[in-house]
Amino acid sequence: MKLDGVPHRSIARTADGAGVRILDQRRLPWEVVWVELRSAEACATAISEMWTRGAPLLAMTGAYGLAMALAEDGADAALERAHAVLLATRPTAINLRWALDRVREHVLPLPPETRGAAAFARADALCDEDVALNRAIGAHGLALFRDLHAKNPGRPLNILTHCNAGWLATVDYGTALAPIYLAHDEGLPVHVWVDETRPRNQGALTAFELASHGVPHQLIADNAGGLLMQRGEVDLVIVGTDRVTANGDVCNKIGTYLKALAAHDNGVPFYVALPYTTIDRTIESGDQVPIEERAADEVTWLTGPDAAGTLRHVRVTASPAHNPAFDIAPARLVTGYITERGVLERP
Ligand SMILES: CSC[C@H]1O[C@H](OP(=O)(O)O)[C@H](O)[C@@H]1O
Repeated sequence: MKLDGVPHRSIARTADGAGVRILDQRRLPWEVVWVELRSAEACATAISEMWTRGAPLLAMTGAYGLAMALAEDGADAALERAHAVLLATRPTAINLRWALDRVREHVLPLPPETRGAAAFARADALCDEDVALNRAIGAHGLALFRDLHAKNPGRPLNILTHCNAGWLATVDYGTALAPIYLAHDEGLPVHVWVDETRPRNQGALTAFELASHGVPHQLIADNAGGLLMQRGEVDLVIVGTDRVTANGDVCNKIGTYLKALAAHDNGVPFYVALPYTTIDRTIESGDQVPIEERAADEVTWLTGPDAAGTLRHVRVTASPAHNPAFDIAPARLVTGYITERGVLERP
């Protein structure tokens, strides 16, 4: 997507091809800072500390991290060590394991000295595939939006989304935001209610993306969505996901389950946008998905610019805090799954 009119992907190879360039999302939306990662350890840190985040983007960062490790040492032991270190960074998004396994299976039959270049090429291909998948998700979601907008053609389609599943969570286009961009670009009027998404406030990333693309939106407190749905001010909810299990249960950012409940209670369609790389058919239901527990400080501290524009960290309470980062929306609450293959009742 474009930043100041210049097209960018959220991850790309460095000029010398030996590393990758990513946006440091801890500093967005206040500062646009690109950083270079040049080792598996640097990629692992960037993932675990959420410099870079979002299920598909984690996957690509991990894939390139594995390639960097293999460029240094192509031996089986080095491969397994780097795979384990990168896999351990964040447990919930299945995409990370999926991508690391794709790179590993690609290079295992190769001579160790050729594995680094082959892994980089495989990671490049996975990134290109992610972009194509997201464009297809966008197209199928757009067709759905056209149908929903036809019910009330005299006003914008009101869409609520939770967290950030835009181009900042993927290589480009996003999943949940992809159809929103395409709808806006073709002139289908949309308005987006953007959940702030405490505690990491990924809603600010979504608002940054939508503002950059000129899409009408308003940031709302996470707890406001239910009232808006009761008032008929939400035509659909659309979210991304970090893992969908075999029975269609949806693991996504904490708070998603509550939105799905409110949507179900108010007859509001609840859609999940995802590529096939986010489906985990090895586990049957959501209760088996490992839910990441993150640091309590993410709940008890806030970060943002002061009036002079200097980034400050302020403490909101001295109390202890509990910080589960994801929850499970059961399949019974999901209206449909917007995939690269179409809008499906079950993934
Ligand atoms: C397109 S998947 C985005 C997905 O990832 C986010 O998690 P995090 O920001 O912690 O990486 C969130 O669950 C989004 O829905």
